[in-house]
Amino acid sequence: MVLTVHDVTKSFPGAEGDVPVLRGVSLSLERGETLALTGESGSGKSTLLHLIGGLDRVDSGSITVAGREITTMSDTDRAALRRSDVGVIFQQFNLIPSLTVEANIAFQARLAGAFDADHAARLSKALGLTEHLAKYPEALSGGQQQRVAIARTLTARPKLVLADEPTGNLDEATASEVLGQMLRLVRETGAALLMVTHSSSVARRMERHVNLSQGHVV
Ligand SMILES: Nc1ncnc2c1ncn2[C@@H]1O[C@H](COP(=O)(O)OP(=O)(O)OP(=O)(O)O)[C@@H](O)[C@H]1O
Repeated sequence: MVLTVHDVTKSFPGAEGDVPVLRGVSLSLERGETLALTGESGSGKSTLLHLIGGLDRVDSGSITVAGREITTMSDTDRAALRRSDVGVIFQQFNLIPSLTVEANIAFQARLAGAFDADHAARLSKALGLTEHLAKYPEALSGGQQQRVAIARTLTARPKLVLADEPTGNLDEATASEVLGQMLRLVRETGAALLMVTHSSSVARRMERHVNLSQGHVV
């Protein structure tokens, strides 16, 4: 299993005491699997993604990423695991404006000490970015920038990809094309993908689908 979430709870402080957001969430993902996570606004999707990404801590329960329990790890160890095994793709592309497309694509893999120029070139080609490598992000369209973000994440060969509405900023046709490329490449690289989405048409293109409701996965 690439990801195991077991009985995770998380509350946030509110005006009248703690407000439970996750009340015992469990799910798991195998290598190469794609899972859509849906749920109403405020149901806790981003909270769950942050916990899995090690950006916040659970109140109780356990989360194992690539065979390692992250809930009891030190911040330094979690940061190292995040660099080496976890990739994130958000609605905002978060590219570095002062770096070329090529340097943006290499960035994460270099941080993880796992840069492979051939792999980066293959992914750039598959995403139609070869002719844009020397440009800066501002010269690219939204769809092209999101392809750069996808290439940057996958170049680092993550075992687990966490995505939060990655095509939410794109028009429908571009979103559909970028999603198709992303799903194909995720499968090819053998990564597992957990994607938060509000769109049922996006969710249908993933192998599995879970819904977060009242703090539980259904
Ligand atoms: N750091 C925080 N402090 C206090 N409350 C928080 C914090 N983060 C999230 N919450 C609360 O937890 C609940 C779940 O938020 P979360 O962002 O996970 O929902 P979501 O399902 O991702 O929503 P959306 O689809 O609108 O992005 C909300 O009620 C939110 O106000």
